[in-house]
Amino acid sequence: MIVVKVGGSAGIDYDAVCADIAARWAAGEKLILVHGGSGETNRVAEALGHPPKFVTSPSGYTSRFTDRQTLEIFEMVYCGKMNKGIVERLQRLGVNAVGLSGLDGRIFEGRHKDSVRAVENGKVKVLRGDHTGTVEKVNTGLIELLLGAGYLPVLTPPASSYEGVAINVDGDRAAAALAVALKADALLLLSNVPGLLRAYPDESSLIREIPANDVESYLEFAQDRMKKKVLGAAEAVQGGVRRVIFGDARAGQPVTAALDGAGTVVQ
Ligand SMILES: Nc1ncnc2c1ncn2[C@@H]1O[C@H](COP(=O)(O)OP(=O)(O)OP(=O)(O)O)[C@@H](O)[C@H]1O
Repeated sequence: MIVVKVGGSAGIDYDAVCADIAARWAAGEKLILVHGGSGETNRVAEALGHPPKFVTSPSGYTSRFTDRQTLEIFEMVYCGKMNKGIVERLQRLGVNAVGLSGLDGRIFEGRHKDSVRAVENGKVKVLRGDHTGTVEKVNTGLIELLLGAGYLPVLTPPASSYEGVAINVDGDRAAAALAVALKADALLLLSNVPGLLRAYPDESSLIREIPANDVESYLEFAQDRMKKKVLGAAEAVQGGVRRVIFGDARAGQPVTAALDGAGTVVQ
């Protein structure tokens, strides 16, 4: 079993990702696709007059401040446009894909964090009304049902809180939790960069390998949102996933290339 997470940043070639997945699926490989949608969410939020707000925690992690209106825009884009766009591509390629959010069947479950500590103008502030959280539990029943019946699940945030409230969760870490829960052989985190770069944005500074017992020390090379990917990779390998690969989803055969060792391999 392979868990593929494809991001939502500008430049990702979803046709290439879906064609590669369809070919591997047809050859009998079991896989699950998780996707993001941050770039398109930012554009739609601007267009709807509710621009995105990103906050940075005192420890340096950046996240989207998700008030109720932002959550609704987030769902429109992630569960609507992005999810159905991917499912449609796969269906056209002959794959019986089913698109679901983490809320459906509580696939992704976690604690709702209503407030976030954010650094603004050098001061730490507490912002309330946030609909975010972290996936703490993956309920695999529905996924196993789908896989067993020959469907390819296409999953996306949000997750469900323990109270049944939709929460925005990081897609990379959700995919990592899923890979651990399913005892996946590999987790691919595909985005619009060749992998983890030592000197971002210099693409020639690609880090080719990260030892599984030392992932956290590579956090220093990741800026803002890339930090969550490194954290997700650490969680996956600590949870027993043998291989995590940060790969390039901009062209070619992104899944095959990553499994063949292109990108940054954590093992
Ligand atoms: N050291 C680094 N190496 C590579 N990319 C980096 C690094 N530091 C920061 N980045 C940024 O991280 C981004 C990838 O993370 P991001 O979460 O934005 O992507 P995504 O997974 O495609 O999106 P989504 O949140 O929609 O799933 C890259 O586009 C790049 O701008």
